[in-house]
Amino acid sequence: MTKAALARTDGLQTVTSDDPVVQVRDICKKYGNLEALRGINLEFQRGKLTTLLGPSGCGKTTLLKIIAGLVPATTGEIRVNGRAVTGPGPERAFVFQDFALMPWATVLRNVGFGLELRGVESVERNRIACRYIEQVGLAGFEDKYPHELSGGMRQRVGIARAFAVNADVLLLDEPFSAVDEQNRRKFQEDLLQLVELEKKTFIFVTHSIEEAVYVSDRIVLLSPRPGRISRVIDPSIDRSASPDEIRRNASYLDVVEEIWQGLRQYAE
Ligand SMILES: Nc1ncnc2c1ncn2[C@@H]1O[C@H](COP(=O)(O)OP(=O)(O)OP(=O)(O)O)[C@@H](O)[C@H]1O
Repeated sequence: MTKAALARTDGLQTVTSDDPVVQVRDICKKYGNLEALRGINLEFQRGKLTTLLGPSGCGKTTLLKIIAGLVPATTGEIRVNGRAVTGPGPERAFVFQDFALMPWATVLRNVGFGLELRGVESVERNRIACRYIEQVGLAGFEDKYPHELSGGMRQRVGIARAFAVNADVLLLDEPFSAVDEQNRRKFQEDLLQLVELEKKTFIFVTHSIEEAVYVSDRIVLLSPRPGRISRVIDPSIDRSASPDEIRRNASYLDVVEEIWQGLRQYAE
């Protein structure tokens, strides 16, 4: 198929499948006198997972929130599908570190909440919500409340909710930090499967070098505050191997070591 055949018109812009879904142009962010980010330029493609990695306080969450439209940049511009971002939008979904679930609502209602806000009627909403509840392994828990679930299960609800709105861009802020190692590994597998299946643009923040190397197509290393791009790494992991084989693989371990050597000077 030609590029032209894949093109769709999106507002005033013509967007083709090869174009970056998210463009970050010269982003700087100051909180009062504190300079959090300086001169960030990045592009994010469909079907790829990019991880933002860097020392604590380097502005990873700030950058994610600027892309989400939750925090304004001081200067610079974000474009999503060719359009300038002026606030949150339906083509972007944010998965929060603390799940941000509604405690008084069931799993079904929580997962369907983004659709409810958009006025999708309940039969259709529940149909879509059930599909994603099943996809994240929570079938049978539709009528449970968040307090009846483990931390790992609550995070699955958060992920299902982000997928249910069918956003083009998934912004994940340390989504697995509150779950135990076993669940974390399971989530990483689920995430890789979703990247493969859903062909969305994933932007992921983590503190874990191993996790970044394991799940990412690309890793953006940020310098300490003010956050600037210090390196971009393509881990090129052979995903045909089993998870255990990958974690023992020399090239995987080399990338982990290389990043660690770059970051260890900032360890507290
Ligand atoms: N709303 C805010 N007001 C003032 N300063 C802020 C605000 N949000 C973040 N900061 C500061 O901006 C800097 C970047 O914060 P941010 O949370 O984006 O970094 P981070 O890399 O995600 O950190 P961590 O790895 O510790 O989660 C930090 O120094 C932080 O204290």
